[in-house]
Amino acid sequence: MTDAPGIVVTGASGRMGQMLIETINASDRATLVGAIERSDHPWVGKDLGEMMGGASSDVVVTDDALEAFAKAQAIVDFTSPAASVEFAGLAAQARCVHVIGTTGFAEDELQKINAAARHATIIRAGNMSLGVNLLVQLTKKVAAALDDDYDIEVIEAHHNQKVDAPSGTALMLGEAAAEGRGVSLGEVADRARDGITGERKRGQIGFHAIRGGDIVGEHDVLFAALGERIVLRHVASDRAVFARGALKAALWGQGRKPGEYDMLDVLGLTEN
Ligand SMILES: NC(=O)C1=CN([C@@H]2O[C@H](COP(=O)(O)OP(=O)(O)OC[C@H]3O[C@@H](n4cnc5c(N)ncnc54)[C@H](OP(=O)(O)O)[C@@H]3O)[C@@H](O)[C@H]2O)C=CC1
Ligand SMILES: O=C(O)C1=N[C@H](C(=O)O)C[C@H](O)C1
Repeated sequence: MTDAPGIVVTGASGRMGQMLIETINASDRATLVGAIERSDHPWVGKDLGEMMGGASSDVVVTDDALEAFAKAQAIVDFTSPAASVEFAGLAAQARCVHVIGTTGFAEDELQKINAAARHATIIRAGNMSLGVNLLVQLTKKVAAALDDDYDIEVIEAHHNQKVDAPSGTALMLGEAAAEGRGVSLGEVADRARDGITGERKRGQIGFHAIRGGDIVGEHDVLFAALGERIVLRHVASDRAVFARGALKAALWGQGRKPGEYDMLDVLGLTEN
C-alpha cells in the first residue's frame, strides 16, 4: 500500500499523454491508475505498456472516464477543449483534482470549466513549465516599466500538428503584458495582419504564429522602440518540462479547496 496519489491520464496515446505516462511511471510520488482514450480509439481495451511499445503494465486503456476517475485522486488532461470541458464535469463528480493543460478554449468553454471549479480543484495553464511561468511574471514587470513607445509583439513557434493559434502560452504572455500596462488584452490584441493593414496602432499587442516540423514550443515577447529592442525568450526543447509541471500540479492540488488555480499558484510565483 502506498500514499502516492493515483493519477489518470486522458488522451493517453497523444504526444503529451505518452510523455505524462512516462513521467508518472518514473516518479515515486504518484502512481498511474488509469489511461483514457475515445471509444473508437485502437488502444481501448489494450494493455497501456504494450501500446507504448514496452513491457505489459497494470493499466488497460479505457473509454469509461467516470469509472477510471472514481479510482483516482487526480486527472492529468492534455486533450482537446471539448474533451476537457466534459472531463471537468466528471472529475468534479469523482472529487478528483483536475489538471488541465489543453489550450484553444472558446470563452463559453472557459465559463463551463469555471463553473466546474465551484465543486472541484482545477489547475489550468496554457503552459506548465517553470520557465514560461517565470517569463509571464517578467513580461508583466517589463510591460509595467515601459510606456506605449515600446511596441509589444508576441511571437510563437510550434510543430506542424498544432491545431490552435495563438498558442495558450502566447495568450498567457499577452495577458501578462496587458496586465502590466493596465489595459484589457481584448481591446488591444491584434491577431491577424494581412494586406494593407495601415500603420501599427500605438498600444497594440500583436501575435504571430509559426508552424513547422517538430518544434516543441518557442515564445518571444518583443518590446520594440526607436533605437532599441528587448526580447524575452523561452525555448522548450523537451515536452518533459510540461509533464513535470503537470505532475507537480496534481500533487500540489491534493487536499486543496475547490477553485480554479494556475501554475503561478503551484510554483509560488503569484504576486501579492
Ligand atoms: N499546458 C501545457 O504545458 C501544454 C499544453 N499542450 C496542449 O495539450 C493539448 C494536447 O497536445 P498534444 O498532446 O500535442 O496533442 P495530441 O493530438 O498528440 O494528443 C491529444 C490526445 O487527446 C485525445 N483526445 C481528444 N479528445 C478526446 C476525448 N474526447 N476523449 C479521449 N481522448 C481524447 C486525442 O485522441 P485522438 O487522436 O483520437 O483525437 C489524442 O490522443 C493541446 O491543446 C496542446 O496545446 C501541449 C503541451 C504543453
Ligand atoms: O501544442 C503544443 O505542443 C503546445 N501547446 C501549449 C501552448 O499552446 O502554448 C504549450 C507548449 O507551447 C506546447
